[in-house]
Amino acid sequence: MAAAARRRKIVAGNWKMNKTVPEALGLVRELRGMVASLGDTVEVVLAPPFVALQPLHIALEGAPLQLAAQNCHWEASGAFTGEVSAPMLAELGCAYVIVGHSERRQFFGETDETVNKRARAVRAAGMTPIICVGETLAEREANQTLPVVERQVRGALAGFDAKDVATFVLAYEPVWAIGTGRTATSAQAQEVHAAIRGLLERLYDGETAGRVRIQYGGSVKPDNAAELLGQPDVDGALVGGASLKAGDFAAIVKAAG
Ligand SMILES: O=C[C@H](O)COP(=O)(O)O
Repeated sequence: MAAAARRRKIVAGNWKMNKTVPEALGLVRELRGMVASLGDTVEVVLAPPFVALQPLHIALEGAPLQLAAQNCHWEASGAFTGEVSAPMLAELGCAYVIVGHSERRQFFGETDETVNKRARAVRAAGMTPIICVGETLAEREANQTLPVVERQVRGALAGFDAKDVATFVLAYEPVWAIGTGRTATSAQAQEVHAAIRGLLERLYDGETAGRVRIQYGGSVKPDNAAELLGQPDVDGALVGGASLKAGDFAAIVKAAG
């Protein structure tokens, strides 16, 4: 059994391709006050589009809010038009980088191998990857949820040692629940989270498995957050649509606290 570690909850807002810089600054102004009273109980992370990272880095000085990027390339520099590297993101104050989001896998050809390369680059630049995994509806209906998620986790973590992995964040996001309003039940989420933790224990050890934080993502809203976040292996949420409204995101953060 994985050691019963006390894992600090982590709630991240993935803004995807939303919010101009002025809009991003406005949202953060609203959020700052709303999450100020939470203290250390929940780690709160914002993942705006690349162009808003620098202005938010400045605006968030002293605030209990961390920054994440939504993706990065695996090379540090070079002829890769349109790409952004991990060291560039570290310099902008990012603590985390989301890698392997299903939208990247679906629309931009992301594979388990490139997810692994990106995660390595993130770690090498001193940041923490938030590694997304999750099955499609067809895979769930074919009873392939656990094998698919296991393949994605193994692929993303290939070559990492326990010391690194213990600090990583995984996000289980069933593709059929993303942006659809159709969330996994808390039992469905807990089943997959427990399976991921079991896999981590087999790949590494109980101590490591007990430390890795596993977020749930997919139509998390203020009215379902407490139930999902109350599951023993659900250590936070990766929130899309509801993170674009300060009140909704703050309510989800509070549900985690
Ligand atoms: O990264 C976030 C997820 O894709 C969830 O998005 P959603 O909350 O809009 O379903």
